[in-house]
Amino acid sequence: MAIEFLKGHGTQNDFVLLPDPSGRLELTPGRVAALCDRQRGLGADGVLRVARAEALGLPSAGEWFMDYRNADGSVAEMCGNGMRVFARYLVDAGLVDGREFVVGSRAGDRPVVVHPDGSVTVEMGPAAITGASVSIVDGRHFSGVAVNVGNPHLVSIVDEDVRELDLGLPPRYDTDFFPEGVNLEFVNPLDDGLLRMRVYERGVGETRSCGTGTVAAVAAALHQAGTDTGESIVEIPGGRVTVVLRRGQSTLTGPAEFVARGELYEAWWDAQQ
Ligand SMILES: N[C@@H](CCC[C@H](N)C(=O)O)C(=O)O
Repeated sequence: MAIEFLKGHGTQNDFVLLPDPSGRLELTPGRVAALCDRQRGLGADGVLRVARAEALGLPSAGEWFMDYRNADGSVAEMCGNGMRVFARYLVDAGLVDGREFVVGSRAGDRPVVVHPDGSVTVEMGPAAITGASVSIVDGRHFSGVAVNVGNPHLVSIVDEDVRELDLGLPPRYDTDFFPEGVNLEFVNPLDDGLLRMRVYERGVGETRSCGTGTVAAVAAALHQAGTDTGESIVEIPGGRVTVVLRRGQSTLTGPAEFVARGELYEAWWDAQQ
């Protein structure tokens, strides 16, 4: 059986898409990790399996379900950048009618709008403040705001330039507070509401962008300013996205790009566990 793939990214958070409408692929953690490996595989921060919700037996009001996996093979509830790429794929491949539809995710259904220029807006649901905790980078402690955007985040708004932080080694965090792991964001507020952010993702490492992380960053910055409503552009190493928070809901708007499509070698796929 030929296994088609596409390679795409959203603000350089990159993904291998596996079109698998009837959910037939045996997508083991080992195969995901091998696909995402930048030496022995295609290389990516994660895998997006494009399957019908019904075929996976997962609940959604929409026809299609984003089955997202991190580069280490772990399953995560939600991926904001991945959702934009996934939605654009559905439109470009003619798998949906129109440009506004709902995509299922493990964090719940996500309404999306694919704009004529190829950028995508995702309704990301609530960004819930769940407390406060601390991350440790290179021996230094950074206090942060815990935010759940379907997946867990700890956002530290820091005085020093985030571009100077050494994220070469995994930062530490309180595993009692985050027993399922956490995505760690480091943020500088700039002029005019612009935020600069770096991120160390659960199950991946440092990435050039994290959509759910940008929503968490804006929610944390607003929380520290005593509000839950506002709009920011977030600058990440891979580009810029726009986040809006209103009445307990959030939206994420940004680009979605494709760079390649092809077929996996069956022998390679079969050799992965
Ligand atoms: N890059 C994603 C988030 C992917 C999931 C994350 N690593 C987790 O384990 O929660 C995004 O764009 O949101």
